[in-house]
Amino acid sequence: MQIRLTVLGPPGGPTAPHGCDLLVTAPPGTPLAAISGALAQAAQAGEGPVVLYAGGDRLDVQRSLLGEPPLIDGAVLSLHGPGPAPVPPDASTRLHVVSGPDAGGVHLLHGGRAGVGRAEDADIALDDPDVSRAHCAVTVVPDGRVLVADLDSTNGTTVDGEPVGRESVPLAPGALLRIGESGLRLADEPPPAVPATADGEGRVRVPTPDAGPVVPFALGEAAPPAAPAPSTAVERQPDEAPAAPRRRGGLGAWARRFSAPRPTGPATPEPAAPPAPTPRLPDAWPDPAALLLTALGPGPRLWERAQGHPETLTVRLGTADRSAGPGAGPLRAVPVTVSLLEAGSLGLAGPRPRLTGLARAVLAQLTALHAPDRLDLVLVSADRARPVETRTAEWSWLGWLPHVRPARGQDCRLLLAHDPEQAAARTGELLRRLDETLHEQAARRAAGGSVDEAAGGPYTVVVLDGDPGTPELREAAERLAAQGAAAGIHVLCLAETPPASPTSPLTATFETAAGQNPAFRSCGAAALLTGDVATSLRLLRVAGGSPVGQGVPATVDAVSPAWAERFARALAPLRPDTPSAEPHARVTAPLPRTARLLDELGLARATPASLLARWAAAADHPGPPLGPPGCVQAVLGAGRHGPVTVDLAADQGAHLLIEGPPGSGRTELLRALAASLCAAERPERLGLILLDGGDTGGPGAGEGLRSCTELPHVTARLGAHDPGVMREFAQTLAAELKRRAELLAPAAAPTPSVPAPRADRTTAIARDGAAARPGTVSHRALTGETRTAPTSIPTQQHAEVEAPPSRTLRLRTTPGAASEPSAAAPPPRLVVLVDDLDALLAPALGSPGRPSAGSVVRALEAVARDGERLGVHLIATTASMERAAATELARRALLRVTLDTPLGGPEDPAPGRGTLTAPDSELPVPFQAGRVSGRIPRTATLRPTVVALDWSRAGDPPTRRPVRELGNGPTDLALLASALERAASGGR
Ligand SMILES: Nc1ncnc2c1ncn2[C@@H]1O[C@H](COP(=O)(O)OP(=O)(O)OP(=O)(O)O)[C@@H](O)[C@H]1O
Repeated sequence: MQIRLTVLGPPGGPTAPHGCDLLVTAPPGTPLAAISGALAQAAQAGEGPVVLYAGGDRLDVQRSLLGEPPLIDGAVLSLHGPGPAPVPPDASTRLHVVSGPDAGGVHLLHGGRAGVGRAEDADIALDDPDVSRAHCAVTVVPDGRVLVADLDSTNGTTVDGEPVGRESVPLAPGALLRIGESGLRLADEPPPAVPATADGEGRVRVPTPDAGPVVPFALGEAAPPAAPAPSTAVERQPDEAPAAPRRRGGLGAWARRFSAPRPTGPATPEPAAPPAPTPRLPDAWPDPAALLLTALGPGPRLWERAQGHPETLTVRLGTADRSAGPGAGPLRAVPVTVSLLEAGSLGLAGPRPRLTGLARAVLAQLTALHAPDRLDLVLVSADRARPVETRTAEWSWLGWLPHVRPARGQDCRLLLAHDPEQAAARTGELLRRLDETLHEQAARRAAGGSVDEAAGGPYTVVVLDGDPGTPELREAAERLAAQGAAAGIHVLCLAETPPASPTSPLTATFETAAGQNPAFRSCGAAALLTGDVATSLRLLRVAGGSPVGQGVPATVDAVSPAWAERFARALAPLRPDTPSAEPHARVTAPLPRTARLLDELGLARATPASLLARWAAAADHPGPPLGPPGCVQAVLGAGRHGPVTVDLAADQGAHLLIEGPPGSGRTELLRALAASLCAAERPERLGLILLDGGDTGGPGAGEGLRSCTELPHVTARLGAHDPGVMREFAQTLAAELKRRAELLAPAAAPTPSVPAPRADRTTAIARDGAAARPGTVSHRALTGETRTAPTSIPTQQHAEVEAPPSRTLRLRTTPGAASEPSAAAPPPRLVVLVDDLDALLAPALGSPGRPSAGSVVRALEAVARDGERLGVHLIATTASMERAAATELARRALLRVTLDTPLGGPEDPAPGRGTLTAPDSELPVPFQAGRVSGRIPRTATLRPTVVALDWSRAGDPPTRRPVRELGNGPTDLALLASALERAASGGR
């Protein structure tokens, strides 16, 4: 488990006031005491006992467990004294700063008078240049009412447009208090928090709305027009009331007050009749204060924009007062919005502090309202005009968001690029995705199909801050901004410019922005900050690389760095608790040099509980089209879009043939297949038989699959060196096929064509004292060995993994099964894994197994021919297809793997690089086979570590730091086998 924490050192200490960001790696449930010394050291807290606080609460270092709240991702701990307490979202009287250049504040009114102003020591301080240092006073009187009075401010105070003097006037809930360019409102009842479940591993699962179109209840709104013109939000003139209801965005906001919170249920084809309006309605575009509370709660609006939501990727940039038509009063602080779906990409330009404040407000909306499995964020901030330290500090808040995790296979720790290499890697991934999508769309069009561009996401928003630095990157950025929307990629281009003003008109500012950020011209819309203090903006449509018209004016919505940090930390541990939390189609990423099978399986810490959950899920799956029930799915390794999987029970091929030259990783791939088959299905429903072919070639030859005998599903392993055992195996396998043929299709099925062995012969080979029955085969009889656990497994586990001496390992029943299945029960699936088929097809002259190789090959050919309907599968390796080509297996194995010759250089791929060809895939699928014989990496062990987080390096590929394995510790295979054994015996 890894969690990221910030530790605040003692006041005045070397790390105060920001503290240090740390990455803690530890098994879940480790007491805080195990790392408290390391935390104090990292924060340079000096000598003495370590006392830690989370917010105002002192932590008991023995009882507080890492991974459990409050010690979850994004937590802030303070040493030696209480830290800042989080805002209790349920405080009753709250004043929200809902708009303006320092929006997002949530202020608790405890009774009495609170001064509001620009002064830093004001009770409610606002960084708004148009607000006086002491601007107004808000007082909660004993009867609970709230009053407001102006304090002789320069620019005055209004409530719903009415000027307020020195005399106090009531401030009603919902009324808009305006000072300077800021809007404040008394908040309603706090929204209820959604049920969130801590997973004990530093994350918190929250329910999200189901996918599917969400139809809002819109008052007086007709059916939306089918295809709104791009960026219609920016075409209307400021005082023009919206003529017709529109589907999304822009000045139609006023008409879109929802009469109820958005329904979160499944898609509703017809809009339901609107329920009776209530006085206060949630906005379609929540203000920054509402966003903060949504993150802190987490509130019910978290990640509300599920697939099909009409406001998907629509953001508000600010607010403006609008005329509501003749005779009606003005509409105040109406959100001015833009839809990235319509604009494609969006440019933002202005002086840096305000520009980043606006960008933070935009990104907070996107990440609070879209779940990380629907939207990811990529930051490219590689502009060498500013020092890397400044850029990293400015954007480090983004690092806490779950949306910058590389959940779609990107080759980095976080999607943050601060140098040209990182930027090239990120833009390269995105361009590959764009090219693939355009290629697919062209192919579909050519085939006469329809193309719904980037329908439904997932989406990527790329924050491109300034010049990316090199000609190649500039070209990539321009292309992504211009065409990316076709693949769900939208660029937010930031350019630092002076504010537009009478001396620097809009077009001049636009040209300056385009000179600074090459992608600016390719955006479909741009917001330019205007005015002396850049608290206003103009939202313009961009066509043909130039702004169109005068645009729509608005007062900017911006949030402070501290606000963004707090918001992002609140989101840090949250994950969607839905099946769609599974990664969506991944971006195309280069194959890793090596892959760890357990990581590809999603079983980094193989535990009996996680395996039992998988087995239970397999039982719930619909049965395979042919043969007995049972899941025969295996992960081969890492592909470009995620793990590469084969399913032997699906109708894409029941058998798999692996071809590769010596040293290409064939044996390791067989081990990986054996391990992942076992992880997918319980031993009662799946058995494995291992056949080690090669018996010549020095020490270790013919022993490659021995380590897999620890897997509880393995019912037999034999080597190709004992002719007697080989013959017996062939007969037993043939008998099993015959038995299955009778059991599964007594009337129709032809009997397998290998001569069935005599029953007494089969009985005779079960020599280990257990009840011998026809159709059984003894592991010990076949191999002449007793299974032993590897010496590296702790002694206490020996008893759990070691086979009892009297155990009979059979083809058709499972060791450790509670009861024998009845004769009529469907047999378990059986997979025969053969390493080095060539040694059986053409045994070497001096090979001891040579006399019996033919009978084994015939039995395997019978499996190849009849196994699909009988639930028996074959996976075999060969060095050369030439030799195997004439066999039944080669004819019947529709699934093929071809492994490359390893090149051996330090930067070259490890053995195990190859392609999978399946009948249902047009092109071979490249993959890097998952390694399972490697030692368990340190991160999965018990020793907790604390290291400082370096945000500037978060965009590097994780492979640059080689995974350190435990020198002589247990292997991943042993770890998995032990967990499987415990899961098989009831999860103990
Ligand atoms: N997926 C993999 N990742 C990393 N290393 C691997 C992988 N597969 C194999 N190797 C390493 O490559 C070497 C050869 O692997 P393996 O024995 O599986 O190859 P092979 O094709 O069976 O060759 P041979 O039959 O000649 O032994 C071993 O040292 C193994 O550890």
